[in-house]
Amino acid sequence: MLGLPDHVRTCLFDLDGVLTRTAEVHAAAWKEMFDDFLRGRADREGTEFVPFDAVRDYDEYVDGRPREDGVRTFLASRGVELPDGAPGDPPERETVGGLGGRKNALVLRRIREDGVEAYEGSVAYVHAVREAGLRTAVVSSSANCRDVLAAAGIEDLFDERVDGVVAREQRLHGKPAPDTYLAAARALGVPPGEAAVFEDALAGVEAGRAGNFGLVVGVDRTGQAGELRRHGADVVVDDLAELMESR
Ligand SMILES: O=P(O)(O)OC[C@H]1O[C@@H](O)[C@H](O)[C@@H](O)[C@@H]1O
Repeated sequence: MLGLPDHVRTCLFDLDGVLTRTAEVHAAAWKEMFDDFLRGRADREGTEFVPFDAVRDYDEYVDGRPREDGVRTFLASRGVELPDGAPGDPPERETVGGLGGRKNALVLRRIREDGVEAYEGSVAYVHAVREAGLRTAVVSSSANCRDVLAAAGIEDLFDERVDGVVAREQRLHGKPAPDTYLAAARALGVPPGEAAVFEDALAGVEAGRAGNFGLVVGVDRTGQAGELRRHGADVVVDDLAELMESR
């Protein structure tokens, strides 16, 4: 019924791109912020402006990682290093924290204006999982996780939440490290081998593999099934509803 091996007793879901249609909101905001930054830098230095690729750069360097790690990882791919500053740095400050703040303001504006949509297939799947007696958690790098769950009206579907805020408080390493998923499994009282991880990000399936979870399900929203497998997915589906049809 759920397309899961019998030893799986718990399901750990990523948020953006798995439960809610917000990966594209993040990708667009990252592009707007990075392009603005890169254009300014190219103008100042008289070099060529090479825009942020909202598919390739996003998937490889930003998707699934905590905000500041996303800034650092992408800039490193362009040979740029900025001082860390602090997460609350004002947006005009050219620091990792400042750039993260610029991007967050764009995300919040888009969410406020357009709202948040949950994937119907995911919501149906989470309901089915809970009806079957399995416990659930949401495991997201996003510090906006709680608000996004509430805006999508699905906050009551999860027994635990390990998000960007919790990770900072508990000093957990972000994805692709497995720590946030391991913390969720611990909070639910199951060993990793009895938990399934559901992820759309390359960094996320890597975290699932690194944590030796019972099953890593890659959710392919953008035609990157092969990459998801290569980075750690045991199975790949286009939508979670497919898992309910698979037996
Ligand atoms: O900036 P936030 O909301 O804390 O989110 C951090 C990251 O959260 C992840 O869930 C997204 O895949 C990334 O795109 C995002 O950058």
